[in-house]
Amino acid sequence: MDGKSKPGLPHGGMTDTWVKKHRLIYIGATRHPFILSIRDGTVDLPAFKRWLGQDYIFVRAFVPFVASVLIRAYKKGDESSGDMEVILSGLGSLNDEIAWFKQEASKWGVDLSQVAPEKPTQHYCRFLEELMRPEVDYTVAMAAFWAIEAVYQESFAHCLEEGSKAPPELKEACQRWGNDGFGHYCSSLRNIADRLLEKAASGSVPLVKVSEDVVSKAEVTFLRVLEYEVDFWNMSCGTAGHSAPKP
Ligand SMILES: Cc1ncc(CN)c(N)n1
Repeated sequence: MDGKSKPGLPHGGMTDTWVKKHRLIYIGATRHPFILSIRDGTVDLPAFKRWLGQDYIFVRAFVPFVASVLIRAYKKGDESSGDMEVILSGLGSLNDEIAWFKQEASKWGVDLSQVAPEKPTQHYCRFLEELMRPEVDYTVAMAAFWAIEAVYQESFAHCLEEGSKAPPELKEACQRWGNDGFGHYCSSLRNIADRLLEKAASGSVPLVKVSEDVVSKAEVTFLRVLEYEVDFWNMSCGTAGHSAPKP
């Protein structure tokens, strides 16, 4: 994305401010050379297969993370917010995603049982585990959840936009995350994150410090997601190991 809001997407929220403020890294994650190579049809197939195997490992680790977000939503006890329904639908689509990876792997001759996690995958999965710790606020976890899904949605939607020369055999992968339904789901996640962030930012006076902490922690978490996503794409391209070390 170019940092501008798109029609139908929320704007004016905290996430919008972040996307604009951190535009360069956001574009780095959503317009990575790996994605551009799918879009222009020059993608290296071994790179695609590497991505497939590593992403399968990531998605399996992502499921318990999303389940932990669901538990936090439940514990908030705000039934009228509808958060649980949105998160549950996400868990449902992850179930389909895992089935799709298995099917796609057999199509490309990738034996998923033989794929070992590479360093960027290990680091990203460890980060998800950190986010599952009880001390992590629901707002922070939700911001991460939105950012993780949004990077894939924006990346693969770009592979479907006008002028795409994506190979027909990769179109299904692009559709999986680039379709409008997934776009609406990401908008719902973003709305939840914005609502929680707004609430945290306008916390009652004695809690101002705590609330500010939550908002700044959420922003740092958003940035870390973008870095992990870039590392993940780099690994897929075979250019891993060129990014800055994480704190
Ligand atoms: C690394 C990564 N980021 C996000 C997604 C989208 N669920 C994914 N499958 N893989």
